[in-house]
Amino acid sequence: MGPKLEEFEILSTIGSGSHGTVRKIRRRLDNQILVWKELNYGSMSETEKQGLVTEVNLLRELRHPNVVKFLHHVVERRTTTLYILMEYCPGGDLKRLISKCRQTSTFLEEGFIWRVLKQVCQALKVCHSRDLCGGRIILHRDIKPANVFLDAEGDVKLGDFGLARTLNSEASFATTFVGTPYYMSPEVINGQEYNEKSDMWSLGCLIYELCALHPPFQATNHKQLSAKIREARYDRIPIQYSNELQEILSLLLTYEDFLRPTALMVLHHTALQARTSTKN
Ligand SMILES: CNC(=O)c1c(C)[nH]c(/C=C2\C(=O)Nc3ccc(Cl)cc32)c1C
Repeated sequence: MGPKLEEFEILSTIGSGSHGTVRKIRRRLDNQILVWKELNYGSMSETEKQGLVTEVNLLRELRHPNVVKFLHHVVERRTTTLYILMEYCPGGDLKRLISKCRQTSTFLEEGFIWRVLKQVCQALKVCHSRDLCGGRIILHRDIKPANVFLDAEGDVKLGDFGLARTLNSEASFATTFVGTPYYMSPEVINGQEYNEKSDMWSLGCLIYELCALHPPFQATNHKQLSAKIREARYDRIPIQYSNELQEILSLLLTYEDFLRPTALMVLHHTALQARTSTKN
């Protein structure tokens, strides 16, 4: 029997994840701080509702130190609202960190960027393996700074699998991407199937943005952005960052998806091994 909504006190609204509002909450019983994402399914089609069931089942199965922990879900039929309860990440998201760096004209430490690369790859290694969900691959499908969070120790948590779905799943999200698709991969722009290497492209865009404080491909409209992504040409990251980091980025931002490294290959890359401590 899952928890009841009355067991929690809403403290504040802290963001809007894909498909819903994220609130900081306190469990009255033990004062533990959590978050819940509210998703109104009232106007969703049966397929989209099935997609939500898929997301909840994915989250339940995805247990890893670098994946935001799923705790419970609560369905409130009266308001057609699904509440997904997850762990609180006091460090906030990377989107806020990047905008703070822009405002103060400060760059992030290279060691932190290597740690983000390693820990997101550790999360994607689990998602892209066939060890979960009955041997199917889990694609995140929306890797971006707003979906990567930091816990109290500054460790990375990949979250908001709002568009995630397993391959071969019947459910299909009629998703409307909000915002500019800066991280969209060439194959998706060309109308091909989204695959795990598309997640790796988005990871490359994320790491690039942590270095340069802007995405690798920018434009004032979708048409120009698509053209730039298809060219797959971008400026080197700022000179204070190493050639090894630039080298890994050039592997991730390779135009042909089949030539990009898997998460496991990045984790085995000598530069990453050398640059990150063994602890995590
Ligand atoms: C200004 N916002 C924040 O500082 C912030 C903090 C401290 N935590 C968050 C967000 C989450 C958080 O703390 N845990 C989460 C689990 C899932 C999702 Cl989709 C989001 C979160 C945010 C947006």
